[in-house]
Amino acid sequence: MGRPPLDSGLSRLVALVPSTSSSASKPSSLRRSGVTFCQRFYVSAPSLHFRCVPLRSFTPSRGLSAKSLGGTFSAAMSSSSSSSYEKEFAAAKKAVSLASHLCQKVQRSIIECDVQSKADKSPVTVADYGSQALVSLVLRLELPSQPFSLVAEEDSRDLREEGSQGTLRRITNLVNDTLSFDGTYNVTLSEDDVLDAIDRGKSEGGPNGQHWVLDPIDGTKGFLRGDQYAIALAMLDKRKVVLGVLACPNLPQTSISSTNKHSSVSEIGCLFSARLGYGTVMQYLDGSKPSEVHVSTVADPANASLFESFEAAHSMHDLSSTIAEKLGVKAPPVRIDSQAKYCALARGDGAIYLRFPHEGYREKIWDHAAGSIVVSEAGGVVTDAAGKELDFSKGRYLDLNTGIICTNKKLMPQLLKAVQDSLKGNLQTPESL
Ligand SMILES: Nc1ncnc2c1ncn2[C@@H]1O[C@H](COP(=O)(O)O)[C@@H](OP(=O)(O)O)[C@H]1O
Ligand SMILES: [Mg+2]
Repeated sequence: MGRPPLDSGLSRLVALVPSTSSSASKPSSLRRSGVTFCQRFYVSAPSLHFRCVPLRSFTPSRGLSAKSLGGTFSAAMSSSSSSSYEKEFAAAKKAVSLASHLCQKVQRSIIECDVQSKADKSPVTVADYGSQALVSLVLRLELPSQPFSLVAEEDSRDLREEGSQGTLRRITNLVNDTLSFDGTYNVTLSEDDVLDAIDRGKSEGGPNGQHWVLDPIDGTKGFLRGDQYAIALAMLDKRKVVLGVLACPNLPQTSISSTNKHSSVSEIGCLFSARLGYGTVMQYLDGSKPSEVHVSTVADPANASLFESFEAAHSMHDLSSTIAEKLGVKAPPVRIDSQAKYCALARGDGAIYLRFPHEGYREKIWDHAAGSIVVSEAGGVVTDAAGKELDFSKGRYLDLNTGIICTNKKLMPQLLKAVQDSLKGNLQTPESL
Protein backbone atom coordinates (compact mmCIF):
# COMPACT_ATOMS: atom_id res chain seq x y z
CA MET A 1 0.00 0.00 0.00
CA GLY A 2 1.42 3.36 -1.00
CA ARG A 3 0.05 5.50 1.81
CA PRO A 4 -1.01 5.18 5.42
CA PRO A 5 -4.65 4.15 5.78
CA LEU A 6 -7.15 6.92 6.21
CA ASP A 7 -10.12 6.76 8.46
CA SER A 8 -13.07 5.60 6.40
CA GLY A 9 -15.38 8.31 7.76
CA LEU A 10 -19.08 8.37 7.08
CA SER A 11 -20.17 7.00 3.77
CA ARG A 12 -22.29 9.27 1.67
CA LEU A 13 -23.06 6.52 -0.75
CA VAL A 14 -26.12 4.40 -0.97
CA ALA A 15 -26.60 0.71 -1.30
CA LEU A 16 -29.42 -0.93 -3.15
CA VAL A 17 -31.29 -3.38 -1.00
CA PRO A 18 -34.52 -5.27 -1.53
CA SER A 19 -37.51 -3.29 -0.37
CA THR A 20 -39.13 -4.77 2.70
CA SER A 21 -42.40 -3.05 1.88
CA SER A 22 -43.01 -5.14 -1.19
CA SER A 23 -43.97 -8.74 -1.41
CA ALA A 24 -41.62 -8.90 -4.38
CA SER A 25 -38.71 -8.50 -1.96
CA LYS A 26 -39.05 -12.17 -1.11
CA PRO A 27 -38.87 -13.72 -4.55
CA SER A 28 -39.68 -17.32 -5.09
CA SER A 29 -36.39 -19.04 -4.58
CA LEU A 30 -37.00 -21.23 -7.57
CA ARG A 31 -36.95 -18.06 -9.60
CA ARG A 32 -33.62 -17.22 -7.99
CA SER A 33 -32.06 -20.62 -8.40
CA GLY A 34 -30.71 -19.98 -11.89
CA VAL A 35 -30.65 -23.63 -12.73
CA THR A 36 -31.89 -25.12 -15.95
CA PHE A 37 -33.13 -28.63 -16.24
CA CYS A 38 -32.62 -29.15 -19.95
CA GLN A 39 -34.07 -25.67 -20.46
CA ARG A 40 -37.60 -26.68 -19.63
CA PHE A 41 -37.62 -25.29 -16.14
CA TYR A 42 -35.54 -22.21 -16.77
CA VAL A 43 -36.80 -18.92 -15.49
CA SER A 44 -34.81 -15.76 -15.91
CA ALA A 45 -33.77 -13.17 -13.38
CA PRO A 46 -36.47 -12.07 -10.97
CA SER A 47 -38.01 -8.63 -11.12
CA LEU A 48 -37.20 -7.25 -7.72
CA HIS A 49 -38.15 -3.88 -6.35
CA PHE A 50 -35.55 -1.80 -4.60
CA ARG A 51 -35.24 1.23 -2.49
CA CYS A 52 -32.13 3.21 -1.63
CA VAL A 53 -30.95 3.45 1.95
CA PRO A 54 -27.76 4.88 3.44
CA LEU A 55 -25.11 2.17 3.46
CA ARG A 56 -24.58 2.57 7.20
CA SER A 57 -28.11 1.35 7.83
CA PHE A 58 -27.82 -1.52 5.35
CA THR A 59 -28.38 -4.75 7.24
CA PRO A 60 -28.65 -7.56 4.77
CA SER A 61 -31.17 -10.21 5.61
CA ARG A 62 -29.16 -12.71 3.65
CA GLY A 63 -26.04 -12.85 1.65
CA LEU A 64 -23.34 -11.05 3.56
CA SER A 65 -21.71 -12.77 6.32
CA ALA A 66 -18.22 -11.62 5.88
CA LYS A 67 -18.42 -10.75 9.56
CA SER A 68 -19.76 -14.06 10.73
CA LEU A 69 -17.53 -16.04 8.41
CA GLY A 70 -14.46 -14.09 9.47
CA GLY A 71 -15.45 -13.86 13.11
CA THR A 72 -13.00 -16.43 14.37
CA PHE A 73 -10.31 -15.17 12.12
CA SER A 74 -7.89 -13.83 14.73
CA ALA A 75 -8.04 -17.05 16.68
CA ALA A 76 -7.45 -19.05 13.52
CA MET A 77 -4.43 -16.93 12.69
CA SER A 78 -2.80 -17.33 16.05
CA SER A 79 -3.12 -21.11 16.00
CA SER A 80 -2.05 -21.51 12.40
CA SER A 81 0.44 -24.00 11.19
CA SER A 82 2.09 -23.37 7.87
CA SER A 83 1.84 -26.97 6.65
CA SER A 84 -1.95 -27.08 6.83
CA TYR A 85 -2.40 -23.58 5.34
CA GLU A 86 -4.71 -22.58 8.18
CA LYS A 87 -3.84 -18.88 8.04
CA GLU A 88 -4.15 -18.78 4.28
CA PHE A 89 -7.45 -20.66 4.41
CA ALA A 90 -8.96 -18.19 6.88
CA ALA A 91 -7.68 -15.23 4.85
CA ALA A 92 -9.12 -16.71 1.64
CA LYS A 93 -12.55 -17.21 3.23
CA LYS A 94 -12.58 -13.67 4.53
CA ALA A 95 -11.52 -12.22 1.17
CA VAL A 96 -14.06 -14.23 -0.82
CA SER A 97 -16.88 -13.42 1.58
CA LEU A 98 -16.23 -9.70 1.27
CA ALA A 99 -16.00 -9.93 -2.51
CA SER A 100 -19.25 -11.84 -2.57
CA HIS A 101 -20.95 -9.05 -0.64
CA LEU A 102 -19.74 -6.53 -3.19
CA CYS A 103 -20.94 -8.68 -6.11
CA GLN A 104 -24.36 -9.22 -4.57
CA LYS A 105 -24.82 -5.50 -4.21
CA VAL A 106 -23.91 -4.90 -7.84
CA GLN A 107 -26.09 -7.76 -9.10
CA ARG A 108 -29.09 -6.35 -7.26
CA SER A 109 -28.57 -2.97 -8.88
CA ILE A 110 -28.19 -4.58 -12.31
CA ILE A 111 -31.52 -6.28 -11.83
CA GLU A 112 -33.12 -3.04 -10.73
CA CYS A 113 -31.80 -1.10 -13.71
CA ASP A 114 -32.65 -3.99 -16.05
CA VAL A 115 -29.32 -3.58 -17.78
CA GLN A 116 -28.90 -7.31 -18.09
CA SER A 117 -30.98 -7.17 -21.25
CA LYS A 118 -28.67 -4.58 -22.83
CA ALA A 119 -25.27 -5.11 -24.33
CA ASP A 120 -23.70 -2.72 -21.80
CA LYS A 121 -21.35 -4.77 -19.63
CA SER A 122 -20.14 -1.97 -17.39
CA PRO A 123 -21.88 -3.06 -14.16
CA VAL A 124 -20.26 -6.46 -14.49
CA THR A 125 -16.96 -4.84 -15.08
CA VAL A 126 -17.45 -2.81 -11.94
CA ALA A 127 -18.12 -5.96 -9.90
CA ASP A 128 -15.26 -7.91 -11.52
CA TYR A 129 -12.75 -5.17 -10.77
CA GLY A 130 -14.13 -4.45 -7.32
CA SER A 131 -14.07 -8.11 -6.36
CA GLN A 132 -10.49 -8.52 -7.60
CA ALA A 133 -9.32 -5.37 -5.79
CA LEU A 134 -10.93 -6.53 -2.54
CA VAL A 135 -9.52 -10.05 -2.62
CA SER A 136 -6.07 -8.77 -3.51
CA LEU A 137 -6.18 -6.20 -0.69
CA VAL A 138 -7.56 -8.52 1.99
CA LEU A 139 -5.03 -11.27 1.26
CA ARG A 140 -2.18 -8.79 1.63
CA LEU A 141 -3.62 -7.27 4.81
CA GLU A 142 -4.13 -10.68 6.37
CA LEU A 143 -0.84 -12.22 5.28
CA PRO A 144 1.55 -9.27 5.39
CA SER A 145 4.74 -11.24 5.89
CA GLN A 146 4.30 -13.65 3.01
CA PRO A 147 5.53 -13.27 -0.56
CA PHE A 148 2.51 -12.43 -2.68
CA SER A 149 1.78 -13.79 -6.14
CA LEU A 150 -1.74 -13.51 -7.57
CA VAL A 151 -2.86 -14.96 -10.90
CA ALA A 152 -6.18 -13.26 -11.58
CA GLU A 153 -8.47 -12.59 -14.51
CA GLU A 154 -8.62 -8.79 -14.58
CA ASP A 155 -6.08 -6.01 -15.07
CA SER A 156 -6.47 -2.26 -14.85
CA ARG A 157 -5.53 -1.33 -18.42
CA ASP A 158 -9.02 -0.25 -19.49
CA LEU A 159 -9.59 1.60 -16.24
CA ARG A 160 -6.53 3.77 -16.87
CA GLU A 161 -7.90 4.93 -20.24
CA GLU A 162 -9.30 8.40 -20.77
CA GLY A 163 -13.04 8.39 -20.02
CA SER A 164 -12.91 5.62 -17.39
CA GLN A 165 -12.71 7.94 -14.40
CA GLY A 166 -16.39 7.51 -13.52
CA THR A 167 -16.13 3.72 -13.58
CA LEU A 168 -12.98 3.79 -11.47
CA ARG A 169 -14.70 6.09 -8.98
CA ARG A 170 -17.66 3.70 -8.74
CA ILE A 171 -15.37 0.73 -8.18
CA THR A 172 -13.42 2.59 -5.52
CA ASN A 173 -16.65 3.56 -3.75
CA LEU A 174 -17.90 -0.02 -3.88
CA VAL A 175 -14.66 -1.35 -2.42
CA ASN A 176 -14.56 1.27 0.34
CA ASP A 177 -18.23 0.77 1.20
CA THR A 178 -17.71 -2.97 1.50
CA LEU A 179 -14.67 -2.52 3.73
CA SER A 180 -16.46 0.07 5.80
CA PHE A 181 -19.54 -2.11 6.26
CA ASP A 182 -17.41 -5.07 7.31
CA GLY A 183 -15.47 -2.92 9.75
CA THR A 184 -12.43 -5.20 10.15
CA TYR A 185 -9.97 -2.89 8.46
CA ASN A 186 -9.65 0.80 9.13
CA VAL A 187 -8.63 1.62 5.57
CA THR A 188 -9.94 3.77 2.78
CA LEU A 189 -8.52 3.16 -0.67
CA SER A 190 -7.72 5.85 -3.19
CA GLU A 191 -8.36 5.21 -6.88
CA ASP A 192 -4.64 4.52 -7.33
CA ASP A 193 -4.74 1.98 -4.51
CA VAL A 194 -7.58 0.20 -6.30
CA LEU A 195 -5.66 0.14 -9.59
CA ASP A 196 -2.59 -1.22 -7.81
CA ALA A 197 -4.61 -3.88 -5.99
CA ILE A 198 -6.14 -5.04 -9.29
CA ASP A 199 -2.76 -5.16 -11.00
CA ARG A 200 -1.27 -7.39 -8.35
CA GLY A 201 -3.18 -10.11 -10.19
CA LYS A 202 -0.76 -10.11 -13.12
CA SER A 203 1.43 -12.95 -11.90
CA GLU A 204 2.22 -15.65 -14.43
CA GLY A 205 1.99 -18.44 -11.84
CA GLY A 206 4.07 -21.48 -12.70
CA PRO A 207 5.60 -24.52 -10.98
CA ASN A 208 7.60 -22.79 -8.23
CA GLY A 209 6.45 -21.36 -4.93
CA GLN A 210 2.96 -20.33 -3.92
CA HIS A 211 0.42 -18.53 -6.09
CA TRP A 212 -3.08 -17.34 -5.39
CA VAL A 213 -5.46 -17.98 -8.28
CA LEU A 214 -8.56 -15.80 -8.56
CA ASP A 215 -11.63 -15.50 -10.73
CA PRO A 216 -13.31 -12.42 -9.24
CA ILE A 217 -16.58 -13.23 -10.99
CA ASP A 218 -16.81 -16.60 -12.65
CA GLY A 219 -19.88 -16.95 -14.84
CA THR A 220 -20.15 -13.36 -16.03
CA LYS A 221 -23.05 -14.26 -18.29
CA GLY A 222 -24.94 -15.84 -15.42
CA PHE A 223 -24.20 -12.78 -13.31
CA LEU A 224 -25.72 -10.56 -16.00
CA ARG A 225 -28.83 -12.71 -16.21
CA GLY A 226 -29.24 -12.67 -12.43
CA ASP A 227 -28.41 -16.38 -12.34
CA GLN A 228 -25.50 -18.39 -11.01
CA TYR A 229 -21.99 -17.04 -10.65
CA ALA A 230 -19.11 -17.62 -8.26
CA ILE A 231 -16.16 -15.90 -6.68
CA ALA A 232 -13.36 -18.44 -6.95
CA LEU A 233 -10.06 -18.33 -5.07
CA ALA A 234 -7.45 -21.07 -4.79
CA MET A 235 -3.87 -21.37 -3.70
CA LEU A 236 -1.20 -23.34 -5.54
CA ASP A 237 1.88 -24.54 -3.69
CA LYS A 238 4.57 -26.08 -5.83
CA ARG A 239 2.22 -27.11 -8.63
CA LYS A 240 -0.62 -28.42 -6.45
CA VAL A 241 -3.88 -26.78 -5.53
CA VAL A 242 -3.73 -26.80 -1.72
CA LEU A 243 -6.86 -24.84 -0.88
CA GLY A 244 -9.93 -23.50 -2.60
CA VAL A 245 -12.80 -21.24 -1.61
CA LEU A 246 -15.89 -20.69 -3.74
CA ALA A 247 -18.74 -18.34 -2.94
CA CYS A 248 -21.95 -19.00 -4.88
CA PRO A 249 -24.29 -16.19 -3.83
CA ASN A 250 -27.26 -17.50 -5.83
CA LEU A 251 -26.86 -21.22 -5.28
CA PRO A 252 -29.79 -22.72 -3.34
CA GLN A 253 -28.78 -23.93 0.07
CA THR A 254 -30.57 -27.21 -0.61
CA SER A 255 -29.94 -29.67 -3.42
CA ILE A 256 -30.55 -28.67 -7.01
CA SER A 257 -30.65 -32.27 -8.19
CA SER A 258 -32.94 -32.92 -11.11
CA THR A 259 -35.09 -35.11 -8.88
CA ASN A 260 -35.57 -32.16 -6.55
CA LYS A 261 -36.77 -29.68 -9.15
CA HIS A 262 -40.33 -29.45 -7.95
CA SER A 263 -39.50 -28.83 -4.33
CA SER A 264 -39.40 -25.22 -3.25
CA VAL A 265 -36.01 -23.71 -2.67
CA SER A 266 -36.08 -21.57 0.40
CA GLU A 267 -32.69 -19.87 0.75
CA ILE A 268 -29.72 -19.11 -1.46
CA GLY A 269 -26.04 -18.31 -0.94
CA CYS A 270 -23.34 -20.88 -0.14
CA LEU A 271 -19.64 -20.83 0.60
CA PHE A 272 -17.63 -23.96 -0.17
CA SER A 273 -14.10 -24.38 1.09
CA ALA A 274 -11.54 -27.14 0.88
CA ARG A 275 -8.01 -27.71 2.10
CA LEU A 276 -5.77 -30.53 0.94
CA GLY A 277 -6.34 -33.49 3.25
CA TYR A 278 -9.10 -31.82 5.27
CA GLY A 279 -12.20 -32.43 3.17
CA THR A 280 -14.71 -29.94 1.79
CA VAL A 281 -17.20 -27.99 3.83
CA MET A 282 -20.19 -25.86 2.95
CA GLN A 283 -21.67 -23.04 4.97
CA TYR A 284 -24.35 -20.52 4.18
CA LEU A 285 -23.27 -17.04 3.18
CA ASP A 286 -25.75 -15.63 5.65
CA GLY A 287 -24.06 -17.53 8.43
CA SER A 288 -24.08 -21.15 9.52
CA LYS A 289 -21.64 -23.69 10.87
CA PRO A 290 -19.57 -25.39 8.18
CA SER A 291 -20.72 -28.89 7.41
CA GLU A 292 -18.84 -31.54 5.47
CA VAL A 293 -20.05 -32.34 1.99
CA HIS A 294 -19.45 -35.43 -0.12
CA VAL A 295 -19.93 -36.33 -3.73
CA SER A 296 -22.78 -38.59 -4.74
CA THR A 297 -22.31 -42.32 -4.23
CA VAL A 298 -24.31 -43.18 -7.34
CA ALA A 299 -22.68 -46.11 -9.12
CA ASP A 300 -25.26 -46.74 -11.84
CA PRO A 301 -25.21 -44.05 -14.56
CA ALA A 302 -28.95 -44.60 -15.04
CA ASN A 303 -29.40 -42.86 -11.69
CA ALA A 304 -26.83 -40.14 -12.28
CA SER A 305 -27.56 -36.59 -13.26
CA LEU A 306 -25.19 -34.49 -15.27
CA PHE A 307 -24.09 -30.85 -15.08
CA GLU A 308 -22.86 -28.75 -17.96
CA SER A 309 -22.46 -25.07 -18.86
CA PHE A 310 -25.59 -23.07 -19.41
CA GLU A 311 -23.86 -21.46 -22.39
CA ALA A 312 -23.63 -23.73 -25.44
CA ALA A 313 -20.71 -21.56 -26.59
CA HIS A 314 -18.69 -22.74 -23.56
CA SER A 315 -19.21 -26.47 -23.88
CA MET A 316 -20.46 -28.79 -26.62
CA HIS A 317 -23.90 -29.84 -25.47
CA ASP A 318 -24.23 -32.33 -28.35
CA LEU A 319 -21.13 -34.17 -27.25
CA SER A 320 -22.32 -34.34 -23.62
CA SER A 321 -25.61 -35.68 -24.86
CA THR A 322 -23.85 -38.43 -26.85
CA ILE A 323 -21.81 -39.35 -23.78
CA ALA A 324 -24.89 -39.37 -21.55
CA GLU A 325 -26.65 -41.64 -24.01
CA LYS A 326 -23.70 -44.07 -24.17
CA LEU A 327 -23.62 -44.18 -20.38
CA GLY A 328 -27.35 -44.63 -20.04
CA VAL A 329 -27.93 -41.42 -18.06
CA LYS A 330 -31.70 -40.90 -17.99
CA ALA A 331 -32.12 -37.48 -16.40
CA PRO A 332 -31.93 -34.34 -18.54
CA PRO A 333 -28.73 -32.30 -18.16
CA VAL A 334 -28.71 -29.60 -15.50
CA ARG A 335 -27.29 -26.42 -17.00
CA ILE A 336 -25.79 -23.82 -14.72
CA ASP A 337 -23.17 -21.12 -15.02
CA SER A 338 -19.78 -20.95 -13.33
CA GLN A 339 -17.94 -23.16 -10.87
CA ALA A 340 -21.22 -23.49 -8.98
CA LYS A 341 -21.30 -26.75 -10.99
CA TYR A 342 -18.26 -28.05 -9.09
CA CYS A 343 -19.92 -27.04 -5.82
CA ALA A 344 -23.21 -28.73 -6.64
CA LEU A 345 -21.29 -31.86 -7.62
CA ALA A 346 -19.22 -31.74 -4.42
CA ARG A 347 -22.36 -31.91 -2.28
CA GLY A 348 -23.92 -34.68 -4.38
CA ASP A 349 -26.64 -32.73 -6.19
CA GLY A 350 -25.51 -34.48 -9.37
CA ALA A 351 -22.89 -37.08 -10.19
CA ILE A 352 -21.20 -35.93 -13.41
CA TYR A 353 -19.85 -32.64 -14.79
CA LEU A 354 -18.76 -32.49 -18.43
CA ARG A 355 -17.01 -29.56 -20.10
CA PHE A 356 -15.97 -29.69 -23.75
CA PRO A 357 -15.01 -26.26 -25.07
CA HIS A 358 -15.16 -25.71 -28.82
CA GLU A 359 -11.95 -26.09 -30.74
CA GLY A 360 -9.33 -23.41 -30.16
CA TYR A 361 -10.45 -22.32 -26.69
CA ARG A 362 -7.77 -22.35 -23.99
CA GLU A 363 -8.96 -22.98 -20.44
CA LYS A 364 -7.69 -20.58 -17.75
CA ILE A 365 -6.47 -21.89 -14.41
CA TRP A 366 -8.79 -19.58 -12.43
CA ASP A 367 -11.84 -21.25 -13.98
CA HIS A 368 -10.98 -24.63 -12.42
CA ALA A 369 -8.45 -24.38 -9.58
CA ALA A 370 -10.88 -23.77 -6.71
CA GLY A 371 -13.55 -26.05 -8.19
CA SER A 372 -11.19 -28.97 -8.65
CA ILE A 373 -10.09 -29.09 -5.01
CA VAL A 374 -13.64 -28.55 -3.76
CA VAL A 375 -14.62 -31.68 -5.68
CA SER A 376 -11.54 -33.81 -4.99
CA GLU A 377 -11.65 -33.12 -1.24
CA ALA A 378 -15.33 -34.10 -1.30
CA GLY A 379 -14.29 -37.49 -2.69
CA GLY A 380 -14.65 -36.81 -6.41
CA VAL A 381 -12.24 -36.98 -9.33
CA VAL A 382 -11.48 -34.22 -11.84
CA THR A 383 -9.45 -35.04 -14.94
CA ASP A 384 -9.09 -34.06 -18.55
CA ALA A 385 -10.84 -36.14 -21.17
CA ALA A 386 -7.83 -38.46 -21.36
CA GLY A 387 -8.12 -39.20 -17.64
CA LYS A 388 -5.08 -37.11 -16.72
CA GLU A 389 -4.98 -34.94 -13.60
CA LEU A 390 -5.31 -31.22 -14.37
CA ASP A 391 -1.95 -29.47 -14.32
CA PHE A 392 -2.15 -25.96 -12.86
CA SER A 393 1.60 -25.35 -12.99
CA LYS A 394 1.94 -24.23 -16.60
CA GLY A 395 1.14 -20.56 -16.06
CA ARG A 396 -2.16 -18.78 -16.62
CA TYR A 397 -3.57 -21.46 -18.95
CA LEU A 398 -4.39 -25.09 -18.39
CA ASP A 399 -2.37 -27.17 -20.79
CA LEU A 400 -5.08 -29.40 -22.23
CA ASN A 401 -6.97 -29.60 -25.45
CA THR A 402 -9.67 -32.14 -24.87
CA GLY A 403 -12.06 -31.20 -22.09
CA ILE A 404 -12.70 -31.65 -18.39
CA ILE A 405 -14.66 -34.43 -16.77
CA CYS A 406 -15.62 -34.86 -13.20
CA THR A 407 -17.47 -37.52 -11.22
CA ASN A 408 -17.18 -39.90 -8.27
CA LYS A 409 -14.61 -42.69 -8.09
CA LYS A 410 -17.11 -45.44 -8.87
CA LEU A 411 -18.41 -43.85 -12.04
CA MET A 412 -15.10 -42.56 -13.41
CA PRO A 413 -14.00 -45.71 -15.32
CA GLN A 414 -17.34 -45.94 -17.16
CA LEU A 415 -17.42 -42.22 -17.77
CA LEU A 416 -13.91 -42.16 -19.16
CA LYS A 417 -14.72 -44.98 -21.56
CA ALA A 418 -17.90 -43.28 -22.74
CA VAL A 419 -16.02 -40.00 -23.21
CA GLN A 420 -13.24 -41.61 -25.19
CA ASP A 421 -15.63 -43.61 -27.37
CA SER A 422 -17.68 -40.49 -28.04
CA LEU A 423 -14.61 -38.40 -28.84
CA LYS A 424 -13.50 -41.04 -31.36
CA GLY A 425 -16.97 -40.83 -32.91
CA ASN A 426 -16.69 -37.07 -33.00
CA LEU A 427 -13.31 -37.18 -34.68
CA GLN A 428 -14.80 -39.30 -37.45
CA THR A 429 -17.29 -36.51 -38.12
CA PRO A 430 -15.28 -33.34 -37.60
CA GLU A 431 -18.11 -31.12 -38.81
CA SER A 432 -19.97 -31.97 -35.60
CA LEU A 433 -17.26 -30.31 -33.49
N1 LIG B 1 -15.72 -20.06 -25.76
C1 LIG B 1 -15.55 -20.49 -24.52
N2 LIG B 1 -15.38 -21.80 -24.26
C2 LIG B 1 -15.20 -22.26 -23.01
N3 LIG B 1 -15.17 -21.46 -21.92
C3 LIG B 1 -15.32 -20.14 -22.14
C4 LIG B 1 -15.51 -19.59 -23.42
N4 LIG B 1 -15.63 -18.26 -23.30
C5 LIG B 1 -15.51 -17.99 -21.99
N5 LIG B 1 -15.31 -19.13 -21.29
C6 LIG B 1 -15.07 -19.30 -19.87
O1 LIG B 1 -16.20 -19.92 -19.30
C7 LIG B 1 -16.36 -19.35 -18.02
C8 LIG B 1 -17.74 -19.58 -17.54
O2 LIG B 1 -17.91 -20.96 -17.44
P1 LIG B 1 -19.34 -21.67 -17.44
O3 LIG B 1 -19.69 -21.94 -18.85
O4 LIG B 1 -19.05 -22.89 -16.67
O5 LIG B 1 -20.27 -20.74 -16.80
C9 LIG B 1 -16.00 -17.91 -18.24
O6 LIG B 1 -15.61 -17.38 -17.03
P2 LIG B 1 -15.86 -15.81 -16.75
O7 LIG B 1 -17.33 -15.65 -16.65
O8 LIG B 1 -15.13 -15.60 -15.49
O9 LIG B 1 -15.27 -15.07 -17.90
C10 LIG B 1 -14.85 -17.97 -19.22
O10 LIG B 1 -13.59 -18.03 -18.58
MG1 LIG C 1 -14.34 -17.59 -15.05
